[in-house]
Amino acid sequence: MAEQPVFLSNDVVARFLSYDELIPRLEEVLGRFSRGSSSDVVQPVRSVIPIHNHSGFLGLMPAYIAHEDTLCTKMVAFYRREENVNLPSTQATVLLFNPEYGNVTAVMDGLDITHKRTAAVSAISAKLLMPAQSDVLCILGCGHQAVSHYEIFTKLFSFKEVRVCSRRLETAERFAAGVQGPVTVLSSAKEAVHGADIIITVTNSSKPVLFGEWVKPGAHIVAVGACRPDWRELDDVLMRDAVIYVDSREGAAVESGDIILSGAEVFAELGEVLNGTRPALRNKTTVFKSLGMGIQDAVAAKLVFDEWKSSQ
Ligand SMILES: NC(=O)C1=CN([C@@H]2O[C@H](COP(=O)(O)OP(=O)(O)OC[C@H]3O[C@@H](n4cnc5c(N)ncnc54)[C@H](O)[C@@H]3O)[C@@H](O)[C@H]2O)C=CC1
Ligand SMILES: O=C([O-])C1=[NH+]CCC1
Repeated sequence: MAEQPVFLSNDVVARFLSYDELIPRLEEVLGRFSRGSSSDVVQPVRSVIPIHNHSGFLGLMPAYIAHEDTLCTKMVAFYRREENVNLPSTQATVLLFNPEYGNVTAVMDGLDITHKRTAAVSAISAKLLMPAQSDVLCILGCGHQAVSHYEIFTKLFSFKEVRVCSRRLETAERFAAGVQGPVTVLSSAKEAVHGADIIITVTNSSKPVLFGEWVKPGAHIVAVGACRPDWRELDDVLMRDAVIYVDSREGAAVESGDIILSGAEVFAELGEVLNGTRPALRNKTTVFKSLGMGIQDAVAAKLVFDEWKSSQ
C-alpha cells in the first residue's frame, strides 16, 4: 500500500524554499517549456471556474516535467476583494505525486510557493529586460505579492530609490513599515512611476492602474495582476508602445485582458529569451506580462519536498 501523504504547512514550506535554489530551476524549466518539446514539459493552460457568490475564481494548474519526473498540481483560489474586507485574496494548495504510482506524496500549503515563485520569475524578467542603469524601482499595489517582489528585487539589484503606491495610502504606509529597507510612499500612481526604470504592478485591480503616457521610455514593466481575460492593469497606449514578453503565449492568449483587449502582439516568451532564440530588447520599453504557470509551482514544490526529506 502507498505511504500516506505528508502535509507541509506554510511555515515549513517557507523554511525550505530559498530564492537561491529556486531561480536557476525556474530559468531551466521556462527554457524547456519554450523549446516546446511537449513530451518533456506538459502543462495545459490553467482551467478556471468562477466562484460567483464570492467574486472569486478557482484555478487548476497541473504539470508534468518528465526529465526530473515531477508530477504536480496546484489549486489556487483568487478573489477580487475590497480592501476593508478581512478575507484572504489568494489561497493555494499544492499536491506532489509519485508519478509511477499516481499517489499523492505531499500536500503543501501553496501560498509561500505562489508568492516566491511569482516574484522570482519577475526578477528573472528584470535581469533580462530592465535598463542596464536602473536606479528607481516602483511597485504599484502593496499586498502579498508586493512583499515578495520587494524582497527579491532589493536582494538581487541595487536601487537608489524604491517607491510604492497602493489604492489606499494606509496600505502603502503599512507596507513601508513592514519591509526591511527604505521605501518612499506616494499617494499618486502617476507621481510614483515618474522617471522609474522598473515598474511592478501587483494589484488586484480589473481596470488599468498604469498608463503609457506616465512611463519613462526604455523602462521595464512587470505586470503580475490582471489574470483574467476581462481584467486590465495596463492601458492600450502602453500595450501598443511596449515590446511584450510573456511567460506562456498560450496562457496569455486565453487569460490576459491586457493582451486580449489591447490587441497587442506578443514578442517573446521569457523562456525564448533564456534559450537565446528571441532577443532581450533592453533599450526599448518592455512589458513582461506574468500569469503564473503550473511548471513554476512544480519545480518549487519538488525543491521544498527534496529539502524537507533530506532534513528528516
Ligand atoms: N502572475 C502570477 O503568477 C500571479 C498573479 N497574482 C495576482 O497578483 C495580484 C496581487 O496579488 P496579491 O498581492 O496576493 O493580492 P493582495 O490582495 O494581497 O494585494 C493587492 C494590492 O493591490 C492594491 N490595489 C488594488 N487596486 C489598486 C489600484 N487601482 N491601484 C493601486 N493599488 C491597487 C490593493 O490595495 C492591494 O494592496 C492579484 O491580481 C493576483 O491575482 C497572484 C499570484 C500569482
Ligand atoms: O499563478 C497563480 O498562482 C495565479 N495566477 C493568477 C492568480 C493566481
